[in-house]
Amino acid sequence: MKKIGVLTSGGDAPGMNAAIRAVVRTAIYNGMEVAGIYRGYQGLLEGDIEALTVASVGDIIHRGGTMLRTARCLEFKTEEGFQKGLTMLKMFKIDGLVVIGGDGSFNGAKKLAEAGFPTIGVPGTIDNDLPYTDFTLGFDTALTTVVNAIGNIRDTSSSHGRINIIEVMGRNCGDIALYGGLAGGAEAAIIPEVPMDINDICSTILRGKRRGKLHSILLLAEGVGKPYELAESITKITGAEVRVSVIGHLQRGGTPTPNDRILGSRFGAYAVELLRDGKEGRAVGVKGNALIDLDISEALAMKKTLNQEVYDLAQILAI
Ligand SMILES: Nc1ncnc2c1ncn2[C@@H]1O[C@H](COP(=O)(O)OP(=O)(O)O)[C@@H](O)[C@H]1O
Ligand SMILES: O=P(O)(O)OC[C@H]1O[C@](O)(COP(=O)(O)O)[C@@H](O)[C@@H]1O
Repeated sequence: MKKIGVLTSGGDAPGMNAAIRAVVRTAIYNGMEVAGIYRGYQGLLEGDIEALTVASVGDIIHRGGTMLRTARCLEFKTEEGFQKGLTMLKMFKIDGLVVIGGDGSFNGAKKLAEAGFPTIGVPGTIDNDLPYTDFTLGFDTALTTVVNAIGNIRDTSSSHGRINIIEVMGRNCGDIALYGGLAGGAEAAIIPEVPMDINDICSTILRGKRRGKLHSILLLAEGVGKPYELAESITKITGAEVRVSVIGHLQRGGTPTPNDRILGSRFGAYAVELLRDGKEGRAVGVKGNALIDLDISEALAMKKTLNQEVYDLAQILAI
């Protein structure tokens, strides 16, 4: 393998820059060249591609976002667009590709692998919604932002004796709400994996009030929806004042945590080593603290399940 391509696709995630840096430097260390493909599959189709050197990836490890930028590209999902992508890879003499992104990006990577193009997927999404890996890149940084937000909101919530709903990201996966809630000492995490029981939530709030608790914080995963309607319902049942904060894209930016920088560096280097060793169609991940790789189709076929132990613990600690 002479030349490796690298792209970031879908939603960006803190730690992607560390992964790009590791891809570039590990490839060069192993005697290969690197082509940086800008704006994901969109940039591939447009030939927005340039050679990356050791220096190209200097001064990025501490930055959020992705130096290669990202895009959501509908054309690549069509047969014609996909074939054009394969042609562009050939035209730029790219022999193998590292795709850094979430499950959508992995679907594109899987198709490339099935078409015989050596491709490796690196999980980059704050949602932590890829089931084959314990953690995806960006999740730890997003959690840190969420926990800081909970801390700030807790102060004002206590002063006013209010209930606060904090909506966090996670379309189909409640991990940010669940783990953020546990780390931030929230009263409840309302997540797509567990049907919401408003009476149960209100009982917890009222029990806390009787005990003299000054605030209640509820983390709501965006996939569950409608925070303002939920706020009204809670006021009706408890009589308490409820405020809503939607922290949105604040969670997707910012300097990556050390864990995300380390994970990104390890993922990126491992992806290059797999290509170097002739492996293809693999998804890179982490289990325990060990790097793993498995067939990308198998990785995509797995179903994300709720971590019941963590969910139960969060419930117990919120009594
Ligand atoms: N079935 C598919 N075939 C080919 N490309 C796909 C497919 N699904 C998604 N992609 C590509 O991956 C991009 C990113 O997917 P998306 O779901 O938006 O984000 P993420 O990778 O973060 O989950 C899409 O815009 C598209 O270009
Ligand atoms: O970039 P957009 O369109 O605002 O997307 C928002 C979505 O992206 C995410 O941040 C990450 O999702 P993906 O990584 O699957 O793209 C979701 O939590 C959120 O719903």
